[in-house]
Amino acid sequence: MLNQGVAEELVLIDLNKEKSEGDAMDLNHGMPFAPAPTKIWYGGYEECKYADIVVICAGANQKPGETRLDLVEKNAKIFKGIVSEVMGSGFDGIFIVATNPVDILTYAVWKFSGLPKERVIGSGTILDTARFRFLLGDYFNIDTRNVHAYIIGEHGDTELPVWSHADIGGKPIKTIINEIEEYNQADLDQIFINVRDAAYHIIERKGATYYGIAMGLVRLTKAILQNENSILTVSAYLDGEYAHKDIYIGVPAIVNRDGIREVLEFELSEDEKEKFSHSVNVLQKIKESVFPS
Ligand SMILES: NC(=O)C1=CN([C@@H]2O[C@H](COP(=O)(O)OP(=O)(O)OC[C@H]3O[C@@H](n4cnc5c(N)ncnc54)[C@H](O)[C@@H]3O)[C@@H](O)[C@H]2O)C=CC1
Ligand SMILES: CC(=O)C(=O)O
Repeated sequence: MLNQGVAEELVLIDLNKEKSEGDAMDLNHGMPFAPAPTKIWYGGYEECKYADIVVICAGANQKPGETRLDLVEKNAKIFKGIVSEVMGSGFDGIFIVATNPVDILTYAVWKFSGLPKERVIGSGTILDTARFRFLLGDYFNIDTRNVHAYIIGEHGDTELPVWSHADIGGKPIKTIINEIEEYNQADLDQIFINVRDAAYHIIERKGATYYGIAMGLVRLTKAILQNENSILTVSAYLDGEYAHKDIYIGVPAIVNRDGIREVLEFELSEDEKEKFSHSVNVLQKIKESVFPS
């Protein structure tokens, strides 16, 4: 946030006050090198009252071998406390949720806060889509920013690539692999597996992932604060879109100053529809265990 000069003010809140105090000091010492001044301090939940956005990334993370869904019980409990404190401050802005399992916890924030669904957004598959675009750019030797491809579904093991809407320079990736001999579907399948399992690979090596998601969250924050109407794959509430209801899950959505303006409905292939439904069903089961209907 500081490096990109996105916000005028940034307050850090953590159960571990010393850590947030230390982080605030450390970040402030980088201010002379930032593109714009940002007022940064650590504080309590009362600071949320006038905030435009509250980003929740507190809670337990995966240990090597743990799935995101394994964290649900612990983090849902933590979230009840956090959201009640934030709402108690008089906060009336937009929530962004990053803590895992992000789709379930975004639903939890929506339920606990009572805010309209448009104003509760999960990071969803924003990071998975970024990983996908990076790896495809690397494979085809094209600037990743010119790769248009999406990962949708759970931010986790049941996510899926939308090959039917993946293109580079206006050409479908499916056409490119048919036209150029050195490219093939087996390599693309492996790219998707590397995307899906990226967090496991990074956690095995360094214990946690943080740079990629931080840049994804900044991207989302900018889209909101600057009223961009950008299309990002975020965890959004489905109310009939993709033939599913009452679930937060990663889908492309238009994001602006009001939060989620609209969920975009890709015309999925039959195989993609099936995989997406499977992902929804897995999340529905977990959601039911936390919020029985
Ligand atoms: N959505 C995504 O793409 C990603 C999500 N994550 C998720 O973000 C979460 C945090 O991960 P890390 O930053 O690696 O963990 P971390 O352990 O470095 O940071 C978590 C922080 O939460 C604080 N905390 C714990 N309980 C709290 C409470 N009740 N109130 C306030 N603060 C509290 C801790 O003191 C700690 O500073 C995890 O659930 C992780 O899986 C991480 C990377 C990517
Ligand atoms: C930890 C996590 O969710 C990720 O890096 O994708």
